[in-house]
Amino acid sequence: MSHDASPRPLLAQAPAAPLSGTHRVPGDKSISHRALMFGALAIGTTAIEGLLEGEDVLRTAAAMRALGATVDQQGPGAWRVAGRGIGGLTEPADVLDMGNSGTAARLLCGLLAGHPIFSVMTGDASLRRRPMLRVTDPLSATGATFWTREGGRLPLAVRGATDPLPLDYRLPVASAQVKSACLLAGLCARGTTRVVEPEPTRDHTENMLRHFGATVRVEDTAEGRVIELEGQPELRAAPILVPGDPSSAAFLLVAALLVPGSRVTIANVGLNPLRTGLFATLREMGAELRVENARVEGGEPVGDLVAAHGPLRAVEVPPERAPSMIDEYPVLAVAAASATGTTRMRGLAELRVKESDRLAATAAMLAANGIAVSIEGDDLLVEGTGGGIPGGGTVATHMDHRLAMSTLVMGLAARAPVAVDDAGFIETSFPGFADLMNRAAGNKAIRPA
Ligand SMILES: O=C(O)C1=C[C@@H](OP(=O)(O)O)[C@@H](O)[C@H](O)C1
Ligand SMILES: C=C(OP(=O)(O)O)C(=O)O
Repeated sequence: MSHDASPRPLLAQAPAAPLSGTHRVPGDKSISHRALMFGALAIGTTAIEGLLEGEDVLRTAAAMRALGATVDQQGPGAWRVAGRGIGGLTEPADVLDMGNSGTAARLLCGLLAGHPIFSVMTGDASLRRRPMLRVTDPLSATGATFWTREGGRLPLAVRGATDPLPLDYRLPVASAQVKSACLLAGLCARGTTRVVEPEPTRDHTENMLRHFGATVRVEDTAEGRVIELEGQPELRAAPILVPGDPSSAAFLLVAALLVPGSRVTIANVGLNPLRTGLFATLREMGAELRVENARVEGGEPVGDLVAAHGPLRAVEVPPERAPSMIDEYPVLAVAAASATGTTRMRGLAELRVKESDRLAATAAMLAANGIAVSIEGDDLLVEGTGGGIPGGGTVATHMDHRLAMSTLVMGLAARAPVAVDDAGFIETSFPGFADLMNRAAGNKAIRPA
């Protein structure tokens, strides 16, 4: 849904039958954005299979077109990008609207910093609230000039550097978006770009850079993970196979764990170890969850997830695990609500700057449905019932797709139906979410409110 569409309330209730069957979730959002961007920078035509056709990724496709790349859909999930080469993007004739997508906006800042062109970028009301100084500050050291609205918010304007300098930057927060923005700018700079991250974050950018022929070195040191990129490589078009998004699989997975009698298989899920913190946490909670057919496809580990209903117990989730499950806390909180004992999720400051303040919104989602919850500093504490979730609440989703989907998963496991005020933003990352859940449940457990 774009930000001016009317709200779409939905309601979820306990399904008449357990969840079952084998299902596939849409392509990985992080990899899809990057595939389009790298395709646009490469020489030749990049063929992408399994691209996520969610609104966030379609914003990136539109931006790459506006910057001069040729981007075509050949069939469902099958896309072709004819690139312009490093430094070859051309000035866009109009404002670049990145919709609801932080990843699209921040990675694009990196690309634009490295090209001597003028651009203006905006987004929807959610994205216009999110902090951009975390990318514009370090990227300014390339020689690019950024102008932002008060507080470093969108809309922003940027004049990219004519002869960009390589960055040497230590990330103040663990953020794959900031890391990737620096590396994308570094592609256009002469010399070595160096980024140090305090905790390792998803490494799809590094993997894809190598896949397209760039030289990237990664080393774990006492100061953190050091990533070095040799600037101005010739990126050569390379085929991309996008795996199913583990962050989307999380919703069906948690629903299967919570709805009695359920057993589902989610085929072809990306299992990059920097994305699988939720799966490790659920196993610690006692979940029956295993991987079948583990394999490597398109340079990323992939497998089929098999999950079955069973009792869960509370755990403490350490802060250093946050980067590997940063988008999964709302749905983990739903699992924690039905576990035995109090789950403490530590170090969640970054959740405050997502599509919504996800820390506050997750607490409100649970509280509206009869679960005792509290926030202590940057920690979220959820008092599990050890049995069912009362439900019966209506949850404000604040333009946040993950809040909407987590709420609907809770409704499937609750005693009374649970509603969301607006499910439209689910289209940003998981088109067909309600249909897929209803197929797994064999009935209309999720329907318009
Ligand atoms: O690089 C990426 O593709 C992403 C990085 C994460 O954001 P941060 O870099 O802000 O942690 C994550 O929340 C987002 O959904 C996707
Ligand atoms: C935080 C998310 O995405 P983005 O930052 O790209 O808006 C998300 O998908 O949960």
